Amino acid sequence: MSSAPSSRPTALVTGATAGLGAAYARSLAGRGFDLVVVARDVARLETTAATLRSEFGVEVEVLAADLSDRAALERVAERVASTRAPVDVLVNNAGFGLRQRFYDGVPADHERMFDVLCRAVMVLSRAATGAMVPRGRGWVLNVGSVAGLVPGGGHYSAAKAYVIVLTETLAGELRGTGVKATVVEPGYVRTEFHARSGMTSGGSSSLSSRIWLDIDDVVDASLDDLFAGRPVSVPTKRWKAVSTVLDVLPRGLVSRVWNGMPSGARRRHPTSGQ
Ligand SMILES: NC(=O)C1=CN([C@@H]2O[C@H](COP(=O)(O)OP(=O)(O)OC[C@H]3O[C@@H](n4cnc5c(N)ncnc54)[C@H](OP(=O)(O)O)[C@@H]3O)[C@@H](O)[C@H]2O)C=CC1
Ligand SMILES: N[C@@H](C=O)C(=O)O
Repeated sequence: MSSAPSSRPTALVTGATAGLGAAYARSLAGRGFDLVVVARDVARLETTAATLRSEFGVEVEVLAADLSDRAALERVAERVASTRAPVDVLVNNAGFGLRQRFYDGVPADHERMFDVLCRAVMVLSRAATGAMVPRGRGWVLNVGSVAGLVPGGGHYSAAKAYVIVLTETLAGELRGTGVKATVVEPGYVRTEFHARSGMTSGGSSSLSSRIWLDIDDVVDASLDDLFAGRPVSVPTKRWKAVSTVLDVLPRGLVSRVWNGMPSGARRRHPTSGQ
């Protein structure tokens, strides 16, 4: 005998096994969502799912996929667009950094970055909103970065700028449909991101403690902004101030200051990408 379908709404989170994605999955489970968790490492996905089921009593589906692989991405898009088991909330979170320059970096690495940070976000946002608009309800949260406001943070900054503009455009198109899209622009969060990218994530000086964000603050603020229908979310007053300054300063000036920094200083700054 098959069990009765859950009456809970469903959220799909990409990159749900570590860092921000794991925190989004936990927070959404705590808010009463069933989950679909997506990442590449199957064992880690199964552990994540088991923990969420036992701690929150929600249903968790595991969907292993490398989002840089077009066939795997298509499987995730089909799940996102399902009418049989609708996805109410999509969190496009999976991502990584590259400590390489663009012009002489490894071309395949940069193509993978484009595929995961841009193409997957575009394909899944389209699949989700195409299914949500006819239902008149749904939420898409895309994870950008303050790095997307900086002309000079390598290919990573360019990719996050794409995510920011795509989501703001989408939020405008969705006005009046009942479906909402939000881009979150976090500053620095201690996750596996910097180690995986071969970057330092800084020490624990008083400066770094002011710069680094608490992961749950980022997740809670951005989910609150998503459900309140705000198109852009910049968690914490401190980083809102940084983002406002970056928005109002002439772009050429930000670029000159950033690119004029000694390369050693830029290397210590995680967005430098080189
Ligand atoms: N940490 C920070 O300071 C900031 C991070 N961000 C953004 O937040 C998002 C999450 O990063 P963060 O939590 O820090 O990073 P983590 O490295 O901690 O987690 C990355 C997650 O993405 C998954 N992932 C990576 N590549 C792929 C892929 N090709 N296909 C499917 N899943 C993949 C990983 O799982 P697996 O390896 O199993 O696939 C993992 O679950 C990213 O988009 C990042 O750019 C934005 C601003 C600041
Ligand atoms: N802001 C972070 C990622 O987006 C970083 O650059 O470390």
